[in-house]
Amino acid sequence: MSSPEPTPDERLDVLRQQIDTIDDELHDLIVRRTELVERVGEIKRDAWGQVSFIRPGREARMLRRLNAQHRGRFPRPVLLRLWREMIIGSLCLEGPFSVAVFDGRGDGEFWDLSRDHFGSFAPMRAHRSATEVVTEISAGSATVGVLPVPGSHHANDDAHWWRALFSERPGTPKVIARLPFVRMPNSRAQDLDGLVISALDPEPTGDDRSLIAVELEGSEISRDRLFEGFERAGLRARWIDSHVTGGPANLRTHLLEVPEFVAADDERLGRLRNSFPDVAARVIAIGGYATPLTLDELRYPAPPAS
Ligand SMILES: O=C(O)C(=O)C[C@]1(C(=O)O)C=C[C@@H](O)C=C1
Repeated sequence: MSSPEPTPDERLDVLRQQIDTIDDELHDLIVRRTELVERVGEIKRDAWGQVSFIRPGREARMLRRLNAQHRGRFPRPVLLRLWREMIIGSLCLEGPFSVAVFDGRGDGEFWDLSRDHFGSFAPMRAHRSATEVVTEISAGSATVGVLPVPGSHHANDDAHWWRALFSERPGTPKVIARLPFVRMPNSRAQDLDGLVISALDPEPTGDDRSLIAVELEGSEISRDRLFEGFERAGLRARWIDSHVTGGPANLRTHLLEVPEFVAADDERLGRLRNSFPDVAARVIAIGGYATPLTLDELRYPAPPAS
């Protein structure tokens, strides 16, 4: 006599037992991963007496790798959000970590953007001005600062905050990441973009953008001549923002972005400086970021039709 068909409750029990086993394995792996991260933190502290443990380049490479190997129906934004929580939870064990967030309009949009990236555990503080955020990072009272992308309609009167990064003084904050790296489907503002600054040098990840600021003094030069100067130096640039101080020296600072990694000592920066012989030019790479994942890379299967 054949055994009766299992009831829906019995079938659910079998599946839930398997889910419990997987959850236990996942939990065990998280505990083991944490032990390894603690050793990573010890090495960094012993070798460099590190005050900042975050490695944005490593994080970007990890997320790209994990996203590329994903399969099945689990939504990619959720998968990557889990990884972000895991990474930042781990980072907070290595040493102090905190986030200063620009919230000029008091609407919490940058807070959301920051929390999607830096997770629900890291201490975060909102600031009404971009200058305050830059000051927090320069003073070492926060590890990373989140600010509007210059030139975007979200930036307010201190939209040119990036000029505070135009300095070769050691410890000057640099741009180290762009948010969102993974655009979350339910973020309040779908068109919001931010830059992350920190007292750290950005690292190449294999797919990067760099921000280069050029300060010019003396006779006016057109935007086309600016682009030509970049081309002559071997750099393909996109204009982001400009600031005119004016005065007797007619000081202008321009911010441009190039689609590759450019280190602070890249010899093309010297060539760029010499590309404007009739004006005094200063050129500084103010940082860069790993190119965020595109919406195509984040596509996931639609839920079943009801
Ligand atoms: O690889 C490191 O350097 C780590 O500190 C580990 C880890 C991680 O959890 O994987 C945590 C924080 C870093 O920003 C990058 C990665």
